[in-house]
Amino acid sequence: MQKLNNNIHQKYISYPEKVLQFGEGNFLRGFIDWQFQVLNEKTDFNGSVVVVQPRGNNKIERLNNQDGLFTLYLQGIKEGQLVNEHQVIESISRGINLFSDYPEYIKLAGTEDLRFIVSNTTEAGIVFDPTDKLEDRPQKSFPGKLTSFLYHRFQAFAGDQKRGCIIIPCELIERNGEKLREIVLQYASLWNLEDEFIEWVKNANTFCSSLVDRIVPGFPTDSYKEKTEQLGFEDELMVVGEQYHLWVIEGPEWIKNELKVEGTGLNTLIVNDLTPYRVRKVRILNGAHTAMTPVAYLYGLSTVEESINHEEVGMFIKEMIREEIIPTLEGPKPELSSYADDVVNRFANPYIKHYLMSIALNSISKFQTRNLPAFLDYVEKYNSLPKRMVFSLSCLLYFYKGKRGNDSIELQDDPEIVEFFKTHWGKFEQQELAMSELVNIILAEQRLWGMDLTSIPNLESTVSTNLLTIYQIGVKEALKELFETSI
Ligand SMILES: NC(=O)c1ccc[n+]([C@@H]2O[C@H](COP(=O)([O-])OP(=O)(O)OC[C@H]3O[C@@H](n4cnc5c(N)ncnc54)[C@H](O)[C@@H]3O)[C@@H](O)[C@H]2O)c1
Ligand SMILES: O=P(O)(O)OC[C@@H](O)[C@@H](O)[C@H](O)[C@H](O)CO
Repeated sequence: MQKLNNNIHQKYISYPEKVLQFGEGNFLRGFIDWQFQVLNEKTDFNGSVVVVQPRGNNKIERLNNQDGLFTLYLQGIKEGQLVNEHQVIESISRGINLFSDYPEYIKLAGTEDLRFIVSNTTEAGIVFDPTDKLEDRPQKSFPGKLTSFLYHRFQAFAGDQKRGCIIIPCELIERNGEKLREIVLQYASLWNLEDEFIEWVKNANTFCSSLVDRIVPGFPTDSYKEKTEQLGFEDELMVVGEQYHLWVIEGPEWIKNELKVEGTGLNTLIVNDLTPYRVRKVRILNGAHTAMTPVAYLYGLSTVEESINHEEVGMFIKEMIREEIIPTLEGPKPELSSYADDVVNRFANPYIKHYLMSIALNSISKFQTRNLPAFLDYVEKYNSLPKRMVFSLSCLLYFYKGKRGNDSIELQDDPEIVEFFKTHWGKFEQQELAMSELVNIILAEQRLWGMDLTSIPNLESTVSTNLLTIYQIGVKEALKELFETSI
């Protein structure tokens, strides 16, 4: 069968390259590149996207082999109706491989049309690597690569204030725009770049923090064959996502003149303060994802849809959101409840196979950023423990034992973290540690949680009790007991 490329799908039009995108991952393709496609279709944006890889991999070649084209399936509820639609996204002009084609990258920095820079390099990408140098081709870190790009742009236009960029990172970390700007300035100082450049970075460029929301499970492994037959071509970069989307960009009003989202149907907001949107989304949606994963997976389930539709696990998730997460959030309760209802409906999307094991990646740091803040607020507000979140934490510890029944769980986390759990669960199995000692060691380990969790009153003993129950009778029965004690 033929492969998707310009020969079988002619791009409607070739637009000037206005956007530089760090990252070729599923999310950016299913969300940002789709947004630029909509802007091209519905406004005079008339711009295309150049993609570069934030770290070494060969996915850029795959993108170029398909002339930047890929098929996006958007499946779920739109305006109250179940919708299943797909289209070929044409907004990417090309990828530049920074390892083999760095001069092209420098050339792009000197082009007049370029205006936007977007990124999604996971939570691990916005970091400072002191070993990066200006002369590297390329620098190892994403911010190092970006600083080099901006410096070459500054030089190409002799510091022209009008040639700065609007930089919108999409990584799910707090104040992503500010962090990125800070690190760029750190590189400017490390590399002894001139003060004029530093002023240009600060004044001519606009770093916006942003929050993204769309569930994009990515490549449809289960239905690829069927979809390929329907399409009549192979597409290695096929992406599946839900219909729902929200992009909140914190930035000045004038950005609306350049990103003319109004009237396009895009749920993209340019606001003064994105904090409430971020806290709500991370605690309710990502928090529920992370908290449900060890419970539902150990229960024997494999996808989010199965979990939310499951009588007991589904009830556990909904009650946790309603009774333990929402009460920790500020803002009008009806609005929060309505967002939570939307999230529950999105989890139940029958088209999307979102595997718990994919959400389980780096679960320990996700617990810290997505669950722990709500957990701590709850304890402070009610002076008691949120029992469902505690149960989920107990299941998380059990999940890192690395076994579901007789099957091994393929833990994807920092190797040191995986080793830490392996060692201590091993000692428990060898009867060198009692359950209470094991729990004490794990909860006290600040490298896992960013704090000593044994300082939370009664947490250690409750987790020990839960874990013993799970160890002796399994998660199913333990969950039943939890419901019985909740009545
Ligand atoms: N998939 C979703 O539903 C979704 C939704 C909203 C936000 N996100 C966020 O987007 C991120 C990427 O998700 P995805 O589904 O596109 O994953 P993906 O695996 O398809 O892409 C990951 C991208 O991040 C880059 N990357 C990974 N580690 C990096 C590092 N240490 N430094 C620099 N770059 C690095 C990879 O090169 C790749 O470009 C996730 O961290 C997630 O928080 C995902
Ligand atoms: O992509 P991750 O691994 O950071 O997190 C898993 C999910 O919680 C996440 O992808 C959500 O689906 C997404 O954040 C929805 O906007």
